Amino acid sequence: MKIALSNDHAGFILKPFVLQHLRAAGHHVVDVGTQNDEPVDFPVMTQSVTSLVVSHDVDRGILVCGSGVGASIAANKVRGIRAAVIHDTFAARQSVEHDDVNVACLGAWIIGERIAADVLDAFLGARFDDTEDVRRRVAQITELEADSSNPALNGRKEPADRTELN
Ligand SMILES: O=C(CO)[C@H](O)[C@H](O)[C@H](O)COP(=O)(O)O
Repeated sequence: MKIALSNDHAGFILKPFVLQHLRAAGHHVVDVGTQNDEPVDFPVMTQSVTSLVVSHDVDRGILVCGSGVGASIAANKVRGIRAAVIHDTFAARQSVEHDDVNVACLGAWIIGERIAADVLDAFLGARFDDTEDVRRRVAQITELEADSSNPALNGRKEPADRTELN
């Protein structure tokens, strides 16, 4: 699989292991992350990965920051990206099967090398479960990112329902 990998300074401690593990497993990895622990802002370091994913130059992206959270928030602002913080093998597999996640975000302050290896193996080994239900739900996500004010989504409440909040 072709993979784009990036990290900020907090993720740098885990990145060399991730890179070595993925390459040993036969993946083609483009490392566009920072190569030292000098501070670099995580929203910036996500961009090279997300652009390679949306252009289909790579199959999946991997981001490593301190918690994984900031990187996933930033990546999810990019149209076509479905990013998730993934620290367990169940979520790693299901995030691809059900949600078509294309960018995995890891927190180097939270998980170590062995968990990271298992999580990445599960994430990269999983394939989208191409059934009607999951296709429809992923299409609804795409619709949300295309126009967040679109009321055509299934089950979506109209603005009038906001009166319930008063
Ligand atoms: O975890 C993060 C955001 O969710 C990022 O990895 C940042 O690295 C983290 O916030 C940086 O913190 P620092 O105190 O500036 O190293």
